[in-house]
Amino acid sequence: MAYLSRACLSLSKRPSTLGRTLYPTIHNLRAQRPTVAFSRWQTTGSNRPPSSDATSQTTPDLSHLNPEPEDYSRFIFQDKCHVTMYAGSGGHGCVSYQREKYIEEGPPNGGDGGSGGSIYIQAVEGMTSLHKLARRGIIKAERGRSGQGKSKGGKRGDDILIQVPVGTVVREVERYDPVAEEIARMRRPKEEPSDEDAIDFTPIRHDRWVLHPAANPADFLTVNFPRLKPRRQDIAAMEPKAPIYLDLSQPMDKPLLLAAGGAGGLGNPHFATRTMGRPKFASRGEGGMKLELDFELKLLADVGLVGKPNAGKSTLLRSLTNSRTRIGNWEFTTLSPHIGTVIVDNHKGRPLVESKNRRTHFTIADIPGLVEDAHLDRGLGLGFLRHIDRAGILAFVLDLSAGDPVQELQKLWHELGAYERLRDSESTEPAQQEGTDGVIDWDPSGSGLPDLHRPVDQNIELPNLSEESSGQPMNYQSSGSLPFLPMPPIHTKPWFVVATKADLEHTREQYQALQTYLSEIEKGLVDHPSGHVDGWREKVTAVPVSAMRGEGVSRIPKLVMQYLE
Ligand SMILES: Nc1nc2c(ncn2[C@@H]2O[C@H](COP(=O)(O)OP(=O)(O)OP(=O)(O)O)[C@@H](O)[C@H]2O)c(=O)[nH]1
Ligand SMILES: [Mg+2]
Repeated sequence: MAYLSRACLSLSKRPSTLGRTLYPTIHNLRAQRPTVAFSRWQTTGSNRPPSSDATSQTTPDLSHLNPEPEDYSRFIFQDKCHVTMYAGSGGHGCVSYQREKYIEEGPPNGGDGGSGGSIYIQAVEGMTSLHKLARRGIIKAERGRSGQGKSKGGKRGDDILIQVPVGTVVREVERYDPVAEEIARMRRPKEEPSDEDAIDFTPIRHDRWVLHPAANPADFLTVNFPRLKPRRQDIAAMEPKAPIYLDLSQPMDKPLLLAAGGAGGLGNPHFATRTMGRPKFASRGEGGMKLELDFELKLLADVGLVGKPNAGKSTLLRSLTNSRTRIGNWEFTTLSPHIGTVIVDNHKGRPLVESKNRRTHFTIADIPGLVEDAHLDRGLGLGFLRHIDRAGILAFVLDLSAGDPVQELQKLWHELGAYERLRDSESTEPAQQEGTDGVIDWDPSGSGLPDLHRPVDQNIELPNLSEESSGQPMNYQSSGSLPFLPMPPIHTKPWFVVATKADLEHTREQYQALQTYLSEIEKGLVDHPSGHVDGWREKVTAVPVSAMRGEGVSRIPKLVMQYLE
């Protein structure tokens, strides 16, 4: 039988001296073991915490740590999606005249159209996947209703609020903005006079104007339409600068506007002049903007488990949390990331793990295993390497029974290093294209919406009508975008090693070699495994565990809490 199991079995009576010297932590932990186990039982409710009395202690049910491969809960997870969004178009203005007894030809009283619904986004806590958004595919905000007679304005279209998990990155792929198009069309220098101009042909803009329902289509030819600049809603000034690139890494207490709905058309009273008291036309509502966006979720866990396939990551997550991830003795059992929460407070005011920052829980992400050349997208590699980006602390899970753990650790660091270089080269791309202020990093501590910009290239002039009606011009020249916040380098993150499967035979030597290597890293005698000089090497340690038996795992929450402080 393996050394660890002997030590553990004999522990309740008298741990062997050899055991203490080789795996001291296991023995210490044995005494404290109920800590984590207790936290788990607290949350399940079905199991009872083991009694502290050693004699009356019943063996806890550990079947969940070595379950049948089919015993797992399916976790619907999607970390990427592409969505097309349409802001609502504005409703049309109305052509109508006052008609009352003794007033045959009253003044115009057509109401304005309602503005189209806008699209907002908000990052919220509690969501873990983008699958609901992905299922929608196309999102359309409601269009505004048209105005009516007796100066009745049309109802505005309903807005759409898209809620995404914290840690979502939003990138614009394409946009079609009818207002910008129209402005560009108006600005375009007049082409060479053609035959049409020679016969003084005025292009009829059916898409800009509506006539009285009783009017003849031929009236389009006779009516002298004024020159009308395209209009936007005032809130459009709060749209983020194009192209949109948002990094929603913190929960937002207020939604952020993505695309404002089109402005409603103007009723015929707006076009009344001294010479034309009863205009026969009103303007149509502006079209809503079309946005194609890519969403990507970067998991925000406090701890990320990094290890080869079959190393025992999922078993470790199960032993620390209530996770029901799939466990199987084959590679790539886990195909999508899972997040588990470790409760370090029993909700009775007595923390199970003392922490200065009064945290009651932290989260652990079980990320699919990394294979060699994962950074070249081998295995499930690249897709999930990016989740490691966001984890504050890295826990390298090494299988002590599978060869040299030192070499294994170096290989994992090599993959992370290669990914980091790839990531850094990619992350500079949007900055090169758009300048470093292309990214908006949400700061919930701010007073409200961040400084947002209108697209520079459009340099849109305000329509006179809108300026007159609202009385205040839109702020196009905002004071500056929020700065681009680069991700912290992976090699500077706190890290530790979980040496798992310590219950198996011939693992003691492996653990010793690993611990020696780590202490050398800590003392600066050897290079940091990432190869960086400034790699994190403050408190590098290896925790020997047998996740399958729940042995030794209680040290991990304490360690993590220290790093989190
Ligand atoms: N003896 C022993 N076996 C373990 C231990 N932890 C995990 N195993 C076994 O190792 C195998 C793989 O465990 P998983 O937890 O599925 O490994 P994984 O790292 O999540 O694997 P992937 O999902 O493929 O990346 C399973 O058969 C587990 O029962 C342990 O502490 N001791
Ligand atoms: Mg797994």
